[in-house]
Amino acid sequence: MMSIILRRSSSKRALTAALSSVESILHNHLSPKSGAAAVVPKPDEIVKTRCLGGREFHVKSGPLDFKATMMWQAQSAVDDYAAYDDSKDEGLEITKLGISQDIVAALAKRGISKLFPIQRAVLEPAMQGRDMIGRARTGTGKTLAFGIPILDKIIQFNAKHGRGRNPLCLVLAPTRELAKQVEKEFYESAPSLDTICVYGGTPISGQMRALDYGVDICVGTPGRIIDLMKRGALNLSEVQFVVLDEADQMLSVGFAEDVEVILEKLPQNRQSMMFSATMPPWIRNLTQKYLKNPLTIDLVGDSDQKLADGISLYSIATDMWSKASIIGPLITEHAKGGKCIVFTQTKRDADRLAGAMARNFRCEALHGDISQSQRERTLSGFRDGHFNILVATDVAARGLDVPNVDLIIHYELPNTSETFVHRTGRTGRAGKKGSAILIYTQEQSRAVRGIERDVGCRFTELPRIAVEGGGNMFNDMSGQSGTYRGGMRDRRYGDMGFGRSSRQGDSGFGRSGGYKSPGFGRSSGPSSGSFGSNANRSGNFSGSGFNRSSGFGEFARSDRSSAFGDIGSGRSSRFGDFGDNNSKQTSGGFTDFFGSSGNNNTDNQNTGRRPF
Ligand SMILES: Nc1ncnc2c1ncn2[C@@H]1O[C@H](COP(=O)(O)OP(=O)(O)OP(=O)(O)O)[C@@H](O)[C@H]1O
Repeated sequence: MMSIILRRSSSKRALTAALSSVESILHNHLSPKSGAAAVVPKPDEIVKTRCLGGREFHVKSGPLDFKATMMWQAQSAVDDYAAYDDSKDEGLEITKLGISQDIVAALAKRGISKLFPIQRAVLEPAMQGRDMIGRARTGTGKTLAFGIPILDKIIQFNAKHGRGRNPLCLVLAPTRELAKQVEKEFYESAPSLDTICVYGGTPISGQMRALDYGVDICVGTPGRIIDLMKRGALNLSEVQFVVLDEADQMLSVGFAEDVEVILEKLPQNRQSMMFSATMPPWIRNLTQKYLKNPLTIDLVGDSDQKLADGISLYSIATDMWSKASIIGPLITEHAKGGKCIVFTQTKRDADRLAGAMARNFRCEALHGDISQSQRERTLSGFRDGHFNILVATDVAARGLDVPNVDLIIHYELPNTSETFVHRTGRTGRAGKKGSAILIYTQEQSRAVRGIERDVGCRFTELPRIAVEGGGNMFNDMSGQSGTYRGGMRDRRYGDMGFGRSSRQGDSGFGRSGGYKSPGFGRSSGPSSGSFGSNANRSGNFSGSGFNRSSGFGEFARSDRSSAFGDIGSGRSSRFGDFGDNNSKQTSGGFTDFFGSSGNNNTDNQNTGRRPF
């Protein structure tokens, strides 16, 4: 017990080494943690029993045994998420599923008492040990879908065989932030298990110490995992479960090589699962390489609508030079004081847009060139509601689970329809409602139709917002007039700053006076004051502790088109003309993308710029 307390507390971490010798003496006398009955292994089952750093090793290697007791089949869960009335289905009651009391209690504490459909669909086959590919819409609970069965099986295993030192489960995620989230979800759902999140950009020594101490579950980004493997700190020989979260991204070029290096080190006899809200056709061939007779559980299927229910979609046409000026009015009208994420293509645009908006709204930028500690402060500040507008690159497109984001604005078109799905999916999570607005130029109209076709959605066109005198936010924001030469910016409007904007035609927004002040629509509308007027960029938000403090992580870009050629859906045209967005395409290798600024000015998931 002491070991657990120490490992989970950053402030007590320094004491770990000093106490480890005392602890190792005590360890054999400590009873197992809650939920785990003490089991004395038979001599022939014992593989390793030596105690290192306060934790006994697993006493038995090999596949975990489990006999399914759940009654439903995966097929039965392929109901439409919204149409499904789970209030009458007692089969979804978590208390009635035979899941470990530890997990049931922890979930109940978080207000989770019923399974979501993907969780229901996955549970039984996962418990039976099936490899699988799972697809369900964004925000529908995929993390717990693979998490609950894994946690339950590990609890059972530990109860039977004793706690071990090497991880039984490995979860790979494309970003540090997502890795953190998954680890947090695991930890909060089974506090009796030891979890660790490993990622780049933080001192490796602390992670090595924690691993040496013993963990049940390791969640991380591929780059750091490989690093830890090379240093001999991470032993994957006992891994029984491996999950690729955001599998399509993990198997894309730039990630796949590293993922392969890691998978090769895992025991053959393991259960492998891959999850994502998007599973482009090319992934099916690829998964054959990594999965054994996989079961596909696809709650999206061929249904037209690929987005979560409850998300209202809008599009608005604008000129390139007016774009920035319409953001304010859009936020004021559609976010209504709630949380909003604005997605840009480039880190520079995220910075500049956030900087300009900060005159009138409380907002922050989030991208890979921002220091890790600042990213963490930014994200926790956004989560905690210290500010409500996040201007982010696609680093925040996947997996980020911030409750109650009301509005997504695609300030620039996403590179692919999958990115559109993931960006948009930051709202409307867990059955909640939300809105997304796609800003496009006339030349990008075809791309907008392409998204509609691919994603099976229909945008409601908002009336244009006219900007008097044009307006180039970048020139107006920090005396940098004329210095920014990105192709998407038109310098002809360089000196105009933000013009007075007004709506054309019937706005539908209920105001006719337009937006009188310069800048980002500091409006006289009803909710204009809700964000405050000053940017808080000073980082007043407290960071979290050890292993929970990183921002986004090793996020390699992929140029999928270069490797997968036409394996994809056959759609090869990119969305519109993105102009010079300062992106530099790279391929191969796992880059700690966020750490390297250089010419890489995007945090895009796919610089191949083709829908996949
Ligand atoms: N059974 C449940 N009951 C209530 N809330 C749940 C349940 N399962 C998951 N949630 C919550 O729903 C939210 C979304 O879950 P999660 O992040 O796993 O979605 P996801 O499908 O992985 O989304 P994405 O595709 O965007 O990564 C989380 O806040 C999670 O805690």
